Amino acid sequence: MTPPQLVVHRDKELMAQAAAARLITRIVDAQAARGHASVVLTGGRNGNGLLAALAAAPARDAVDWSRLDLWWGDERFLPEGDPERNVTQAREALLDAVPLDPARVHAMPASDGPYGKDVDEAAAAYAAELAAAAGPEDHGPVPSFDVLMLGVGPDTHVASLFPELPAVRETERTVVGVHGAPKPPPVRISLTLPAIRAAREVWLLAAGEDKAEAAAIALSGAGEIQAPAAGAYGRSRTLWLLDAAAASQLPRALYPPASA
Ligand SMILES: O=C(O)[C@H](O)[C@@H](O)[C@H](O)[C@H](O)COP(=O)(O)O
Repeated sequence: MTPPQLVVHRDKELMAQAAAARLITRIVDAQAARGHASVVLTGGRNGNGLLAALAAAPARDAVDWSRLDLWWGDERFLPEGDPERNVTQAREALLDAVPLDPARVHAMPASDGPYGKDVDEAAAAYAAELAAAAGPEDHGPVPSFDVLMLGVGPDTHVASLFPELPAVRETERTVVGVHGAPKPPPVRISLTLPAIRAAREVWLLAAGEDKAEAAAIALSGAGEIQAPAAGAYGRSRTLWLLDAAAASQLPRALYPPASA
């Protein structure tokens, strides 16, 4: 497990801009080193705020968008084009504005897609798509994503892994169907913790006072079944990107108040 590093920004706008700049650099570096890059997107306001900031950043043209694979950490199991789908929101925030290769945009299945209403089958199909994209160098059924981003919920959920529900206990499968999620809609698809941990870098995004308790709990040694965010870490880096409000309840040892 890579111990979490913390970066605290003044407010959520600055956090989104700084994270967007960081993501551009990371993608450009990966493309320079390996010719391509892979990023896992998150749903939620913080993730979409980052994508919107990226869309507005002049440096976005430094990315070779045609050599970028995009995956999702979770999806709300709704019909194609539904405004509440994470992919719909990501398209609006950024994806429609950049020259991506459609074959490299790996959206999770919709509830009116080839698997119909069967979310478990849809999840299995996404697991198969990930496995097909993994190479021998990945040592497992999931590619070693360059960056995997996760919004953090006020109850410490990440992706659609909610405290105590079966999905957060999954140790074998890489993608699961989620039933009865406390955040609407109740039916979702999610990467599991083992899949998340295949990423080189995991970035957790938390802004606002309603995230302060969740950040404090997850960063204070809580177990991952009770606090899923505590189980989200990358192979080489785990980075918490916070605004000052979300950092306001962190233990002093992690984030001394004087540095706020
Ligand atoms: O589909 C979703 O709802 C998510 O992926 C979810 O895990 C989200 O990232 C968090 O709930 C944080 O959301 P906010 O950034 O909006 O607080």
